[in-house]
Amino acid sequence: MVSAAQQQLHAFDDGQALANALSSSIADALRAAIDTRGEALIAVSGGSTPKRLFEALSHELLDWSRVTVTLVDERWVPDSDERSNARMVEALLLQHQAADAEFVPLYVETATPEAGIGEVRARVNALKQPFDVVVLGMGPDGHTASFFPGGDRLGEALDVSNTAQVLPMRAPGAGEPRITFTLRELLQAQTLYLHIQGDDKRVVLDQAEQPGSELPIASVLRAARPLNIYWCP
Ligand SMILES: O=C1O[C@H](COP(=O)(O)O)[C@@H](O)[C@H](O)[C@H]1O
Repeated sequence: MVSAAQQQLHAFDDGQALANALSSSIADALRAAIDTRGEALIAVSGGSTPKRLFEALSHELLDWSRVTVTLVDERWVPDSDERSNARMVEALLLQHQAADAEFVPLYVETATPEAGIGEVRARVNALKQPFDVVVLGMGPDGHTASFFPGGDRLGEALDVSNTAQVLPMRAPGAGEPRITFTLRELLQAQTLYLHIQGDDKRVVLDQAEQPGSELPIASVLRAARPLNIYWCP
């Protein structure tokens, strides 16, 4: 059952207003982490939605040299490929003030994520987890991170008793093979955001909030923890 008390919906008139507000909130969370433990760790989503957010975040004044950035998931393509989530982070987030941040990509140059998973695990193990900030997105099919409907390892990825930090994922709607942090890892974030845009996605979110929904995003909504939802039409 979804616990509405654990969710806070922040609605905005347009994508720029949302990006500015979300960027400011994330920057506050990163500053708090730096104040508390001297560094901060953030995992961001890919896809098309975060472009304005990354632009805004890249101008936030904070000690980015103490910030490590990674992705919640990645498409198994090199960063020369337009589909690469890392490519977008490098182009739009790791610039301006944020140019000093350290970036830990999830892709390695192997033919498949299964062949590269050892190296990805080593990189992820070296991160000082848990995350201070996780920013999830959501596709129109209700996927988040690379938790796709029909994914070959969806059950494992959503199983919060599974201690794997990252998993390969293949799914009919995914385009290419993926690598994804597991739900357990993402839910440990100190501050968890869901960033979505569009009336169509709001409808999907409403569907996911129905009891018994099998949409992957429903697993995030059902988790008993604060979730900050940022939405605009
Ligand atoms: O493939 C992906 O899609 C989702 C949603 O992307 P959007 O284009 O609908 O914003 C994204 O959250 C995820 O990180 C990405 O790999």
